[in-house]
Amino acid sequence: MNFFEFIFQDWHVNKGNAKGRIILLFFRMANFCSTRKIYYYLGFIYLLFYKILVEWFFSTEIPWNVKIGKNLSLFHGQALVISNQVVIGHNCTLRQSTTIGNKQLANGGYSSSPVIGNYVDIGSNVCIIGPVTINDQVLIGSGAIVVKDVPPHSTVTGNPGVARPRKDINPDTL
Ligand SMILES: CC(=O)SCCNC(=O)CCNC(=O)[C@H](O)C(C)(C)COP(=O)(O)OP(=O)(O)OC[C@H]1O[C@@H](n2cnc3c(N)ncnc32)[C@H](O)[C@@H]1OP(=O)(O)O
Ligand SMILES: N[C@@H](CO)C(=O)O
Repeated sequence: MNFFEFIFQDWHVNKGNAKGRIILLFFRMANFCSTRKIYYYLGFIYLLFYKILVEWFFSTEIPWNVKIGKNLSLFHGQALVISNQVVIGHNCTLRQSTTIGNKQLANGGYSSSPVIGNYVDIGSNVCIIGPVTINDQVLIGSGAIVVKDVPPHSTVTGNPGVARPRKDINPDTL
């Protein structure tokens, strides 16, 4: 993927969503710099600009080095906080007031962070915390608190989140 393909990899899935497009364009530029050593040094001023603009002004914390697959949809985005150890697959959706991160352990250290598969649609006001794996094609309902692994093709709702098979996917077709 060349530089322009890289930075515009989320553009078309955010059609009609100018804010999502802008935040993700800035994110991909920072992500490009942070994952290539030479650009990391050359682009350091840009990385600072990204952090201040996106975190302080858009109130969206997507760390510049987090691993996120292509075609990320970002709706609204405010109060979205993602830890830099999180891994998110391709064709996922994120919304507002959502936290995806680790938890502190009894020994004072921190757990690992969530690993999220492909085609995962995360509703508003969701927390996904700790060493959990969210498999492919999962819907996470608004307000869910997810602290356990989620099998593929599930819908998760509630606190603590409970997974059940997605009603819009026929298991016979999988
Ligand atoms: C400004 C904006 O618009 S921002 C966008 C905000 N919207 C979102 O974030 C959408 C997130 N999507 C949801 O929360 C959806 O309700 C989904 C994906 C969880 C489920 O959708 P559907 O599969 O259509 O489920 P449906 O509406 O038929 O409800 C199924 C059951 O789950 C319950 N349920 C649905 N959503 C939730 C939820 N977020 N939390 C708890 N329970 C829920 C319903 O009450 C129903 O329970 P019942 O079977 O006991 O009657
Ligand atoms: N309704 C769109 C945008 O608000 C969503 O699903 O997030």
